[in-house]
Amino acid sequence: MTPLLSDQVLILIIVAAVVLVGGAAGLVVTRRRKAELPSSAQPAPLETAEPKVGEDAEEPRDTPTRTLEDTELPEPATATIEKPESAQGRLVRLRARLARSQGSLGKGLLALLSRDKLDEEAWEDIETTLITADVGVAPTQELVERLRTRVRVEGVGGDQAREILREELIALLDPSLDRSLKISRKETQPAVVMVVGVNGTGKTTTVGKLARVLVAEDKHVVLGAADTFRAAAADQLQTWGERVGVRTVRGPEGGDPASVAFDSVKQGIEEEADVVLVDTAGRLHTKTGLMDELGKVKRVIEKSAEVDEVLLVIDATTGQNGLTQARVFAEVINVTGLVLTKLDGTAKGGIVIAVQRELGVPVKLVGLGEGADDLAPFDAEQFVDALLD
Ligand SMILES: Nc1nc2c(ncn2[C@@H]2O[C@H](COP(=O)(O)OP(=O)(O)OP(=O)(O)O)[C@@H](O)[C@H]2O)c(=O)[nH]1
Repeated sequence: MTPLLSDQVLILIIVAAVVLVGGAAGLVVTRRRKAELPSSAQPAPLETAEPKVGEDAEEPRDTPTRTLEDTELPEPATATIEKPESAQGRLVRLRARLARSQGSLGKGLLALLSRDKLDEEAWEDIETTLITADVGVAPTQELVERLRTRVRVEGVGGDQAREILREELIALLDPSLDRSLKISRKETQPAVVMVVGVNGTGKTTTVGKLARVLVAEDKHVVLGAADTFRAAAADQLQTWGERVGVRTVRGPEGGDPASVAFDSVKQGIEEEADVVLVDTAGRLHTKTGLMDELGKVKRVIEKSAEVDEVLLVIDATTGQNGLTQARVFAEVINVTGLVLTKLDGTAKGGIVIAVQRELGVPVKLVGLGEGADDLAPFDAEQFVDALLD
């Protein structure tokens, strides 16, 4: 009788069956081991069976999969509203930080001025120290001239050098300037603050921090995310707002900034808000482009409310470059106040003097860190005291 299957075929079937059973058992063991391994460990490589028979006997594809043990559950959402630190006294808290970054400027000047012999070389060193700290040529010359006169008349004995330097630096910062923010609601309208500046200077962060300053003063604030240029800017702003329970008005990505600004002011009017803070995109492509963009945002806002403040944000670490940018902005829009950010990250605090002098606009706020409440109202005397600490 002819056998149904030849001996060779029978042997092949038996080999394939053995390989399949062995492979499946190996997989079970491997999976068990994987579940026991720490998540950082590599999965054990599968043993490579090499069945030579039929498609079904091929090595099963088994990409490393996330096991239940690996899966992190999202944190439950917290709806806690933060209570920001009041603006008063912030500069006192941040003074140590300011002293740390600017100490070498103040102490360097003081050491030079306290020398027994104030010869030409000493005066030149004082001048160089000031210029290196970005004080600017004209204010430096003015300051050195005044110091020379006073030292000649009053001498530098005892604490005199420190007192003279302190008074003259404060005078250079013009303490009579009005540094208050125009943030009072009018009868039917909120105050509107536009925040302008080159991208990356800390503009969006400043709007977020400023919202906290205002919330700490019990102001009802609305934020306008008119920086539609950078996709994440609106999200960033919204997160700042949510932390202190403030609404953010936003538009479609890449949309018209003026229309977002308009909507945010409209929202502010409807909510009877005290202040609407409008973040803008500061693309310095061309001066005309910038003028068109900011001009349009301002004009559109003014259809329904007055713009009370235009705050220009300048990154203190960018020195002369920051000054050049500031000039361009001041030419295209009427800047009413300056915000110098990242003063904690530079020893060249002289930029405060230079930029204020150059634009004839007061520094109103300074950024002294990445912390949510690291934005403080500027005060000339406290600033100089921190310099000389
Ligand atoms: N150290 C320090 N960092 C700051 C300060 N202010 C802002 N920054 C940081 O600067 C970086 C840029 O800030 P953004 O607010 O994103 O800058 P921006 O100007 O809004 O940029 P765009 O949104 O692209 O327009 C962020 O990492 C901030 O945390 C400050 O006073 N000190």
